[in-house]
Amino acid sequence: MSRSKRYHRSQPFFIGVAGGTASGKTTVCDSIMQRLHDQCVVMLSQDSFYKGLTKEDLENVTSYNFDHPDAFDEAAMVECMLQLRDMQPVEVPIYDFTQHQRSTECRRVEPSDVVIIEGILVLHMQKVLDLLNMKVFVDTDDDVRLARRIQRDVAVRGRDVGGVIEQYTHFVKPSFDMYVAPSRKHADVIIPWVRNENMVAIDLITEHIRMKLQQPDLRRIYHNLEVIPSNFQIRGMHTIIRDRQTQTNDFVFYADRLLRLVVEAGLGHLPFTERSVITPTGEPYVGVDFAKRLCGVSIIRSGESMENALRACCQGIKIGKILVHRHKPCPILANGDGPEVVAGVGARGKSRGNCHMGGSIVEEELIYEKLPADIAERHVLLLDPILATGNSALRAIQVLLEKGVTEGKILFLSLIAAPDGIHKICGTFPRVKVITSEIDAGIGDQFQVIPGVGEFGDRYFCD
Ligand SMILES: O=P(O)(O)OC[C@H]1O[C@H](OP(=O)(O)OP(=O)(O)O)[C@H](O)[C@@H]1O
Ligand SMILES: O=c1cc[nH]c(=O)[nH]1
Repeated sequence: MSRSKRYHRSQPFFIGVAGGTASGKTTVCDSIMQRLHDQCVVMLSQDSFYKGLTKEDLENVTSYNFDHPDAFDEAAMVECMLQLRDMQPVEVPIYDFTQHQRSTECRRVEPSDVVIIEGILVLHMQKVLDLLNMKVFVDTDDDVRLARRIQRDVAVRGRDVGGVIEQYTHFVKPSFDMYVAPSRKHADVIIPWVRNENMVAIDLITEHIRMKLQQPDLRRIYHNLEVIPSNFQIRGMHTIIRDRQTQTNDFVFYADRLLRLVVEAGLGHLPFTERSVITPTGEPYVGVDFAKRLCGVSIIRSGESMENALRACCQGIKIGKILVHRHKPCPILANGDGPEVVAGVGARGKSRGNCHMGGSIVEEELIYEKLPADIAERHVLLLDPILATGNSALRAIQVLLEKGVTEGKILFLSLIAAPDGIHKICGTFPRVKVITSEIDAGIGDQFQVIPGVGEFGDRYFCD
């Protein structure tokens, strides 16, 4: 087996486009696709995932609610999205609107940099929503939509006007009010779609997508991830701390310099208030005031290496501590017996994952915490230089949440992060801001970051 088990791979940028019937979703998607002609873009329609009607349904087709979430095969849709997320081609069903059945043929969709998914309920279906990187709602006047719907269903889907209006009144409108309109609250962008266009909105959306596509993959996916901008100084310092020949005093010196940069970047995400001062020239300077209610929390032991950097930036800041216990890797016994779990705190080679013990999963355990009594009222800078599997950080964040700290007030600061840990923390806590200085390739068999720095705590604290 290779030394590094899991590397992060590229993933597409998923855009969901929702809105009421005949709101102009397809036109919006086509316009985005045209603008991104130099990128690899594919489109999925929620309509492809209509469930085929049963014989009984077909007998009472006028009573069938095609606008209800149950009319769609959400699981199949999510499965397609997951395959595309894994950069696998998918076979997308083809739905025949005249027969209300899935065709026996499928449409093959190749993996792509951008996947656009349109449909009335894409912002209503939670599992779909969870996979979207950008959510758009097309907002079109109800009368305009009804007029377009009549035109389309008569011309393209072989329906009569009376039937279309009947269906609209009984099903389309109530479902819009019940499911589609409320899903607007999940949108990142609401496009007022007037006279069948809003090119300013389309330009803004495509610019945003282009910007995201230029970013390294994980930042494209997680809005709550920041990697501090690199330069040759930063690369040089990383080169020194990663070199196994580097002695402790140099390791500490350059790690401290990098940690200070990460802490400064983290502080930059705190809220501020406006403050004006008069400079010695007698002229006003309109500036800002730092956030007041802060505290640091270090994850023992390595996180304590970041306390000096935080104190240097924020004089007198309160710093709490959390110690979580991880389990050693489950040894595969030579006689083939089941895994044994050995508990150890701060020991080398311990597992960063949840460990199976007697068939059940053992979570990282909280051993010790000492936190400011009023922590729930503070912004918390959670300190740990290495994010590997993310299990330690996950447990520490859970402790903070249990203490009443809200997710949006937690900033997790690390020096080096592995993709596994980023997925775990950014995915589980979308409002926790994660700041790091470099993202490494993966994690190895012993749950060490690859290429990493080895055991940070040993290199920083032990001569
Ligand atoms: O993301 P994870 O897989 O949980 O791994 C990251 C943890 O590993 C390191 O601690 P370590 O176990 O080396 O202990 P130490 O801080 O006492 O050296 C690091 O400081 C994190 O706390
Ligand atoms: O590579 C790693 C992983 C966890 N903790 C470390 O100190 N280093």
